[in-house]
Amino acid sequence: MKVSVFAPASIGNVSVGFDVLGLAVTPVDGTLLGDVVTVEESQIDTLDVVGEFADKLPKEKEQNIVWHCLLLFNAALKAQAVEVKTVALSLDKKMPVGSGLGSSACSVVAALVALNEFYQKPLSSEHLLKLMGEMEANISGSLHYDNVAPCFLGGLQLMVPDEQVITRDIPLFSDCYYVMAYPGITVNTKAAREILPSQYSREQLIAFGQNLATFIDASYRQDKAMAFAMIKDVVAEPYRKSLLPGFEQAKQAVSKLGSLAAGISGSGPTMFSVYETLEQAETAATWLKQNYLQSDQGFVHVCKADEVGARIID
Ligand SMILES: Nc1ncnc2c1ncn2[C@@H]1O[C@H](COP(=O)(O)OP(=O)(O)OP(=O)(O)O)[C@@H](O)[C@H]1O
Ligand SMILES: N[C@@H](CCO)C(=O)O
Repeated sequence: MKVSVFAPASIGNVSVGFDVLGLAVTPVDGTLLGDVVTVEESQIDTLDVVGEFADKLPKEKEQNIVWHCLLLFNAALKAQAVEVKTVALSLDKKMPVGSGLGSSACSVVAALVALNEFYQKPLSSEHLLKLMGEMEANISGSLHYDNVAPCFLGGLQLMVPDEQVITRDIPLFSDCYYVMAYPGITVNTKAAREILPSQYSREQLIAFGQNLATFIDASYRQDKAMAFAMIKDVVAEPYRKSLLPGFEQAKQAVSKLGSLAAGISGSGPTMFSVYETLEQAETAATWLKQNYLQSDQGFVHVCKADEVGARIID
């Protein structure tokens, strides 16, 4: 038995829902923007890391979060009295680390889903999602599901404060194009959280609640203009944009090129922007390639919402 699982990139926060909203995305040209984990039976437990961004990860397998996923998954199997096998794991690291694209979430989700498939699904989806949250909390220092939930389940996910539910699928705008521009520099999620204020004013609190509630209402009514007018980040962007060279200029430029909204994807440095037509998205992508990239590791992808989430691939 050999199983390979792909887990897609995601936009954490979607600007309007800090830590509580996330959207999975997939390039329109068929590029696999995400990580792939393969599991097969073996004499001993091993982890092989390949792919474009493999050299950006710690060399020792014990430092790799896919290895931590194996240990966590095995403990969950033992708790259910399921016999644990030894496995060869392979991670195809296609996602840049510290990119704001949910790179660690991609590895966590691909690993846990692949292991669960390998064992023919001993753990429920709810149990898997909790393990994914636990992994993300260890990595970033606080429990937030806004990357792992959309990466696992696909679509636009709203985290709810109920441990039995965790996340709700929100209607998305499936005809929109999302341009993801990764400038090729790294922003560590933990560090990007530490620069945020520990307290916000009443004015900021009201703006946050009103924007998010209006966005969710407009999403249910499929009112695109109202929904994207609410993509305003009062929690993180004002403080994090100083970490992102050229972000403000790029936001203004894509607005002139017809973007419905733009913001920081997750904790950055990737910028996302939203368009009604493919032509507008491609024009903005060209501008961003020429002006927003900071190194030759950077890239720009025109995407749509990924409505599937983690999936088995050949
Ligand atoms: N398979 C892995 N994928 C990603 N990061 C890993 C992996 N294994 C170990 N790490 C380490 O975990 C940390 C992840 O850091 P960070 O949370 O900033 O990245 P990220 O989740 O990729 O960010 P983002 O969500 O913004 O894309 C890094 O120190 C990285 O070296
Ligand atoms: N909600 C998290 C996402 C990290 O990708 C943050 O913005 O810190």
